[in-house]
Amino acid sequence: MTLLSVQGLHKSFGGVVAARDVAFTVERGEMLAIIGPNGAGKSTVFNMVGGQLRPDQGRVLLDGQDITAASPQKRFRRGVGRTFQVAQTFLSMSAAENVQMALISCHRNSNGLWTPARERHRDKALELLSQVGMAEAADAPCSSLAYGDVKRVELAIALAGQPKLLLMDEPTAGMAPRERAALMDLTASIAASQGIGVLFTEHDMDVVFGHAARVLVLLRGQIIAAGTPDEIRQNEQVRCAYLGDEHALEPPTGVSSA
Ligand SMILES: Nc1ncnc2c1ncn2[C@@H]1O[C@H](COP(=O)(O)OP(=O)(O)OP(=O)(O)O)[C@@H](O)[C@H]1O
Repeated sequence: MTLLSVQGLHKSFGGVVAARDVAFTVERGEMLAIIGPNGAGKSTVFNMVGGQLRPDQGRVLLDGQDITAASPQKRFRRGVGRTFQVAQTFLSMSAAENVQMALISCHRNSNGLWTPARERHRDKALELLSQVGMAEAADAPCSSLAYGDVKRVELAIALAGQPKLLLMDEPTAGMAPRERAALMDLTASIAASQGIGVLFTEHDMDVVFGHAARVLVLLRGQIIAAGTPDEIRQNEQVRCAYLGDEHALEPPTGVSSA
């Protein structure tokens, strides 16, 4: 069964139509990017999938279940995880404590309440940090970590909720180019091995074309193209949408467009 099915989403703000009849699917293990020029409607669509915005029309189905009216918290419990443009970690706490906090909040009704918070879910937190290549920095405060490493910790935090679908809002914003590729390679490999669908918005075309299996292009609230990175790069309508930024659709360094 399809993991995420978005059907006929529509959203207006006053006279501005931010999303018009938007429909797409995300499969398990798939990385789907939403791109489009500024104001195209990416955040609007993203937030309707995450539950931060209620659509005027249309439906969002996760594993065939209608979650259109569910709050972000309910969606989280059903398996919708999220990372943010600016990493959301507690800087004074260690990487492990940040992940432990996420695990504690995911297991609110489980036993172990008599275990000191510092020890609760520690093994699982270390396992998650190891998945994102951060085991050695487990006890370092997040404030001492490089930004790219903080983003890895944030990924471990998101994985603590055992998401079926991971929403990533500009995952590589603020990162150096090499760190960007590493984070997205890691995300793609975790998504593939754990069958997690990933929906992400991104301005960096190297990240999009280098890491998305499929790309959706929005323009003035409508999907004008959907396809593989190569199909999108060669699409005339998409190239026109990006006129004025003529290098935006060029292949990333080291990735062939053939
Ligand atoms: N809360 C809001 N109130 C009024 N208009 C809004 C609101 N949110 C979005 N819009 C409008 O809806 C349209 C789509 O905005 P949206 O933020 O979804 O685009 P975007 O593709 O994410 O843009 P960007 O790349 O600049 O972040 C824009 O015209 C925007 O001004």
